[in-house]
Amino acid sequence: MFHLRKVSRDVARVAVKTRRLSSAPERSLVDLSVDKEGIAIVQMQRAPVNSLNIELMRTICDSVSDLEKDKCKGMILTSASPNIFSAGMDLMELHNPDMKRLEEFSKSMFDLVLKLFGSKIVTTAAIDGYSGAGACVVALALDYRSMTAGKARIGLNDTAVGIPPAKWVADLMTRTMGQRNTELALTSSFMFPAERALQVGLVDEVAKDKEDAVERCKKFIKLYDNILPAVRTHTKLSLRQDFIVEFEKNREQYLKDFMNTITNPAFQNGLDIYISSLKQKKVKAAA
Ligand SMILES: CC/C=C\CC/C=C/CC(=O)SCCNC(=O)CCNC(=O)[C@H](O)C(C)(C)COP(=O)(O)OP(=O)(O)OC[C@H]1O[C@@H](n2cnc3c(N)ncnc32)[C@H](O)[C@@H]1OP(=O)(O)O
Repeated sequence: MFHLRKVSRDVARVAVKTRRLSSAPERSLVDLSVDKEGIAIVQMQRAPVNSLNIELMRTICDSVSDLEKDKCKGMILTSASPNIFSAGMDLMELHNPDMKRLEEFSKSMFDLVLKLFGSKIVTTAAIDGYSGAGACVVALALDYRSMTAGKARIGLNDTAVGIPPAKWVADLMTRTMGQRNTELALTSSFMFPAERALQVGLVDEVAKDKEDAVERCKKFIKLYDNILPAVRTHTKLSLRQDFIVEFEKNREQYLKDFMNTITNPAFQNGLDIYISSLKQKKVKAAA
């Protein structure tokens, strides 16, 4: 009983704080709202495809930190773009990059993954549309994923883009869907429709539309209503500590590997072709 009273006081505080945060200009890449039960919706709104550049990754990271400070009950990551959760890493950040910015980009990517994976609050994603590569990694770092049936696809198509998935990326996927499914998914760059994603454990539930996906996330978050938040967090982090410790230990090496992959001339040539094919697709569709 004492615990419930404490939570509702915290909820009131969150509601005031987040109204202020949402209107802050630096937060315009996400829309952040918190309901009266203390469940936050972090809606990515970097048009047209929520590609993950430094600023969007930092904004999501900072938003989660604020929600943790405010003892929010949980958060739902979602998207304002119709049919697209996120197109993954911003390819323009990787194309002929400035070295200093590329290093900042890599750091922001690592910070985001560690923040989400090790978050004290319950983290979920309502995936209503395309969720490729980096976006799939973001979803995998959360506690729970619901995804809409239909045209939406999710997967780690890194090899199709010419990026060999890093060990930590493979580890993250293996924890969720096992060795065999991960091996097949990573080598083939397969993009899973929701029902197939559910079969391999890449998502937890299939929803009929975005509203239903959000509702399912809320229901998942509320499953923890009768568990003390500190006990839940302690249990979650003790089960995830091996990944976090390994990541921190190898962080410098992961950074070097990523920088080497991206700056490799063969990768840059492949990326030229990949980006041109994306633009061509648009020209053909318009013709
Ligand atoms: C936190 C990260 C952690 C770990 C990282 C692990 C490694 C990750 C590697 C990556 O993430 S690489 C990125 C992989 N993503 C893709 O391959 C997606 C490519 N995009 C598409 O397949 C399609 O654009 C789409 C299915 C997302 C959307 O299709 P559609 O609705 O038909 O829109 P358009 O194709 O016309 O795209 C609109 C516009 O957006 C540009 N764009 C698309 N994707 C990206 C992107 N990833 N980065 C930057 N820009 C992107 C596209 O070129 C169009 O631009 P215009 O200037 O022509 O309007």
